[in-house]
Amino acid sequence: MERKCIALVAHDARKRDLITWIGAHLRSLSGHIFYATGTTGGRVKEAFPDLDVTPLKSGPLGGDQQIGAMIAEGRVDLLVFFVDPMTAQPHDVDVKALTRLATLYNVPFACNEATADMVVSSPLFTDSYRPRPVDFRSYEGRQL
Ligand SMILES: O=C(CO)COP(=O)(O)O
Repeated sequence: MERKCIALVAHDARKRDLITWIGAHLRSLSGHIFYATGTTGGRVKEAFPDLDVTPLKSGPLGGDQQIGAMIAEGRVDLLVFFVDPMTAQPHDVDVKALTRLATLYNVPFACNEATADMVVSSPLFTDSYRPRPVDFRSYEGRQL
C-alpha cells in the first residue's frame, strides 16, 4: 500500500467529530502518515496511539500555515479539515490561506464529514491516484 500524507485539522467544535470519523474509518486510515495542527494532533494521538501522527503548531499559532507550506511543497495528498462555520476564528486569514492553497494545488480537501466519508470510500483512495499537477507556467512567465 502506498502511504499517503494526510493533513488533519479540526476547529474546536468539530474535534470530537473528527475523532469519531477517524474511528469509523480506522481500517482505511491505518498505515498512512498524518500531520495535524497541534491540538487536533494531540487529540488524535491520544485516541489512536498506533497512528503515525505528527502534531505541528496549534492552528492559531501558525499550524494552518505550516500545513499550507507543506501543500505548496507538494507534500500533502489529502486535507481533512473539519471546519466550524458557526464560530468566528481569530486566525480566519490563516484558515483562508490554507483552504486557498489546497484549492490552488488541486489537493483533495474534505471540509466536512460527508465529503471525508466519500473521499476515503473512493476507489481512488486505495490506488496510486495522483491529482493532475497544476501548470503555473503562464503565471510564472507573465509579462510585467
Ligand atoms: O484552529 C485550527 C485550524 O484553523 C485547529 O488548530 P488546533 O488543532 O491547534 O486546535
